[in-house]
Amino acid sequence: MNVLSASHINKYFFEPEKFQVLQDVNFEVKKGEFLSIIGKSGCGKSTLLYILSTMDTDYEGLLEVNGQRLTGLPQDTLAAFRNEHLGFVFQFHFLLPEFTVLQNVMLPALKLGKYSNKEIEERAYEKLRLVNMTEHARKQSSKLSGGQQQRVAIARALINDPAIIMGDEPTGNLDKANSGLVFDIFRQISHENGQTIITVTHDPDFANGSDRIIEMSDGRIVRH
Ligand SMILES: Nc1ncnc2c1ncn2[C@@H]1O[C@H](COP(=O)(O)OP(=O)(O)OP(=O)(O)O)[C@@H](O)[C@H]1O
Repeated sequence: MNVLSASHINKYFFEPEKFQVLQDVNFEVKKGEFLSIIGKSGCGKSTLLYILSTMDTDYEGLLEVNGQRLTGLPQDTLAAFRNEHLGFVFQFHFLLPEFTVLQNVMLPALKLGKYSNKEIEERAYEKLRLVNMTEHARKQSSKLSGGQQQRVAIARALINDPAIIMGDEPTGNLDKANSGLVFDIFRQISHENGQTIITVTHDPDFANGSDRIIEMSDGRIVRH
């Protein structure tokens, strides 16, 4: 079953001059697949991920996620869709430094408004267990190491049980050992929970360990 389908995606930038950054990009991603998108700097990976994540709506083509056509939907509908169905892990964790680990992880679920506070706390602990961070739950997030903060960011991305977790260089700021931990968590999420992972990465170990690689060059897919 396809969880994401991108058809004939074209994208242009107009500054400083008109430039086609994505050229007829087509691919599908199956439920539970762990996919890495690779390619030289500037080939359009982040631009593509930004479109797949529904944050950029200024493109040609068609994007479907979870069987729903997302192209053309209004921004507030897309924002609600993202919070419920997509999880994000970036190179920099973007945790709220003054908040505790637990509060950071709970936030997207509080925003969703689907569960009671008690249920949300239980879910947050369940996700923190998955990333082996329960013992740090009551600590202020700024007091953690970079690798620990990234694991908390993954727990936060998982709190609403998203169908797809999107990563933009999730190991880009980590050493080898912490990169390995993040990779293992992603693999577990996809292989055991059936959640789909789509990551842009420059990390060869991470890409080679994933189920499938899409390679881009000059705005096109050249291998998939
Ligand atoms: N807002 C923008 N306006 C104009 N050009 C842009 C804009 N954002 C990105 N670009 C250009 O589009 C191209 C693709 O950028 P993108 O960030 O998608 O590449 P990338 O493959 O993710 O690179 P990296 O691996 O370095 O992150 C680059 O030539 C970049 O300079």
